[in-house]
Amino acid sequence: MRQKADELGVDVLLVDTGDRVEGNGLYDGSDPKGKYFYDIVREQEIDIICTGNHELYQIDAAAREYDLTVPNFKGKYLASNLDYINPKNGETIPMAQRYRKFTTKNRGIRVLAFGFLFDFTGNANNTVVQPVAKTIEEPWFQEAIREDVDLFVIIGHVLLHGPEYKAIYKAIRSQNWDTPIQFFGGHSHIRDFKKYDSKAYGVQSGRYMETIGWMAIEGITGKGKKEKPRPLDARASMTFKRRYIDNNLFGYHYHTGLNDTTFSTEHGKKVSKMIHKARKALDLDYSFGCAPRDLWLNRAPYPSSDSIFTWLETEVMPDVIVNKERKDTPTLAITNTGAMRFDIFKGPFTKDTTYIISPFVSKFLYIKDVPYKAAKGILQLINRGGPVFEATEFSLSQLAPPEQMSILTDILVPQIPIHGAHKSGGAQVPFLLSSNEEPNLVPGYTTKDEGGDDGDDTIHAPIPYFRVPNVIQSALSFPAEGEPEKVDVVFVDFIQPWVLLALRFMGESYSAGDVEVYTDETLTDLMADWIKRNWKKDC
Ligand SMILES: Nc1ccn([C@@H]2O[C@H](COP(=O)(O)O)[C@@H](O)[C@H]2O)c(=O)n1
Repeated sequence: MRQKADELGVDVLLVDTGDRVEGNGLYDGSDPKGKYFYDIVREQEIDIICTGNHELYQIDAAAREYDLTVPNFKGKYLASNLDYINPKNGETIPMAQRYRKFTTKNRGIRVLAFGFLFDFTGNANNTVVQPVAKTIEEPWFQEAIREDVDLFVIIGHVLLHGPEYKAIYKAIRSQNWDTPIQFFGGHSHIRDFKKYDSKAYGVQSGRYMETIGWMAIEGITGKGKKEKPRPLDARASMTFKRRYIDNNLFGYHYHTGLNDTTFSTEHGKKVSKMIHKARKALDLDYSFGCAPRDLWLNRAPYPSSDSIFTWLETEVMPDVIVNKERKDTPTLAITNTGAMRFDIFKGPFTKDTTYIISPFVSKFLYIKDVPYKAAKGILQLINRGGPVFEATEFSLSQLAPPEQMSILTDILVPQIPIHGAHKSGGAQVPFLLSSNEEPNLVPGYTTKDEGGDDGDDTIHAPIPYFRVPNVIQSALSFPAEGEPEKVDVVFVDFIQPWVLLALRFMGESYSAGDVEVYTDETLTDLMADWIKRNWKKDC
């Protein structure tokens, strides 16, 4: 694309809005994590890059970000509202430079770029996330937005429709009423587009690098070129067009105008080799067992036999949540639904799959002998929500899959029969078309955003979306009849603040000092172990 851009005399910028680490075996599968990952990422030619929440959950991950990724992308890595605490002297320093000013190669567009993270509070204690509202009052920011540039680019692990970008937009517009502004968003997992005004837009590329978000801006006058802008530049009105490209080779071939033979570069082949070598060394294709059916995060209603959460609640948790010393004690075991990040597809469940489904190193904790009359209210309170949580920093939206911050109702789609397809008995369906039939569409994203419904680069058959509760619960070792007087409340460590708050609301004032470790293994390990014992080895 860079070569194509040079030929056309336009500029292409590659942007990464964070959450590179966690959620795939290439990072999570080694000890220490990321043994091969950082060298692979370093090979990408990224022009502006920032931090997501995943780079900051763990102290060691944040340290690697500072020690490896920031220097690997020196000058490109931006940390407008993020500091790092130097372990050598305890000094608080910027994670990376606050902003970047540069002039593009072909059109001479003078760009001023920032890199933000949403007002995240779950970061490890060797980092400091400054709320965006405070950052925009900083003298360096106020000076930067007064610079004479042709374009402001704000990248961030930040929702396009959230308060953080609204504040940044207002701050820039208060000084530059007309300069084009392009936002790149992240975190809420959806393909998204927003118009702030006729010269300020935002695009978000979905989740897990499933999507290459493409933003084409035309009509910016680049004043950073030696020769005078052509008259055409001066006349041009501005357009902002977005496109969501499915991240696969077909899309790349189509948009580069290349094909299977001509697409690969020597550099690309080298990186592919690095990936293959790492995957092999980490044994990521090792299969723990064969998933007998698809289990969906949001594609099936909860509860239902096709829901990953029903599977977790009724089959996995009752079997793996064990503490020998509390064996026969009635127990309520609670997990947040955001702990699961992807569907399980029928077929091999590999070492790589475990990290894709749930990469977190969270363990199970517990409070013993909680009066049942209080404990039984936790689930309902956390799922129903209400002012008790919203008045604190522990908003309930942090517990469910992040998509739910934007998808506020279930999305039901008609079940369309597959035309012209002949079921082959396996999971795959051949695409056979007679001349007058509509093509069979592969299920996938069918995005509707502020720009309409023409953003998806590939047309897909729609997929339903069912919202899920914030937390699910298994009741273990309960008496056959009647209610227990006291129970152990077991929960995944991430949700401790919500559990304590809920108990307090139920009249029981427990504190962190009452919480003990229930199991030493992570949910991810326990799930893999269950699969090993319960699903057939071979598919
Ligand atoms: N230890 C953790 C950390 C996070 N979560 C959940 O993940 C959500 C963040 O979503 P990402 O796309 O950034 O992964 C967070 O809000 C939690 O729901 C978790 O369960 N355990």
